[in-house]
Amino acid sequence: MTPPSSDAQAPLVGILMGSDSDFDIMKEAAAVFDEFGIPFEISVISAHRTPGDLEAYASSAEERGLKSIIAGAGGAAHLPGVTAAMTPLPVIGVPIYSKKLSGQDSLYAIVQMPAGIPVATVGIDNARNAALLAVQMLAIGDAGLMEKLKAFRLRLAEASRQKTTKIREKLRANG
Ligand SMILES: Nc1c(C(=O)O)ncn1[C@@H]1O[C@H](COP(=O)(O)O)[C@@H](O)[C@H]1O
Repeated sequence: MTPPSSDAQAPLVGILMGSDSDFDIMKEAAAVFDEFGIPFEISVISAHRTPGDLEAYASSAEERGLKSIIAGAGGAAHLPGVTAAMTPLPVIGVPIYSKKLSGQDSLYAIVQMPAGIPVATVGIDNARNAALLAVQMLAIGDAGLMEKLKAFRLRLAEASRQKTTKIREKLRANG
């Protein structure tokens, strides 16, 4: 059985994905944690292909100091739900786009959890939002991180306002 793969000392968040084919999407979550200076670990573990590894990972996550887990999977996306079943930590699921059913299979598999074992579910392929939600959870108990989040929101708002300026300029340029 493969032990959990840590790439940071004392990681606070775990990023899981069902296969390396999910990496192009899930690396967006890693980018957010880098942006906010949050230590994380990232692993490929599958509820279907490596169920024993998932049990070892999820059942030890809390005592290893993780505060939440982000799990991305496509198709019969059981990874987030099974992870949530084996840890009391909050689990955020990322439905990965699948060609056959356009990611709707992934979304429905993740979002429709039975009462008692929730998985917070973001939009299809929206690993960035999953990570931002994890940052918001961490910020509840970390004043410095909360300030970073507020500054991030201010930058986001400013970028949005700039869009008004841009479309008005475009209109003027088009006569
Ligand atoms: N949904 C799951 C699980 C799981 O839920 O345990 N394990 C792998 N997968 C998904 O299978 C898709 C295709 O995987 P491959 O590219 O390896 O064939 C991926 O999107 C992965 O998340």
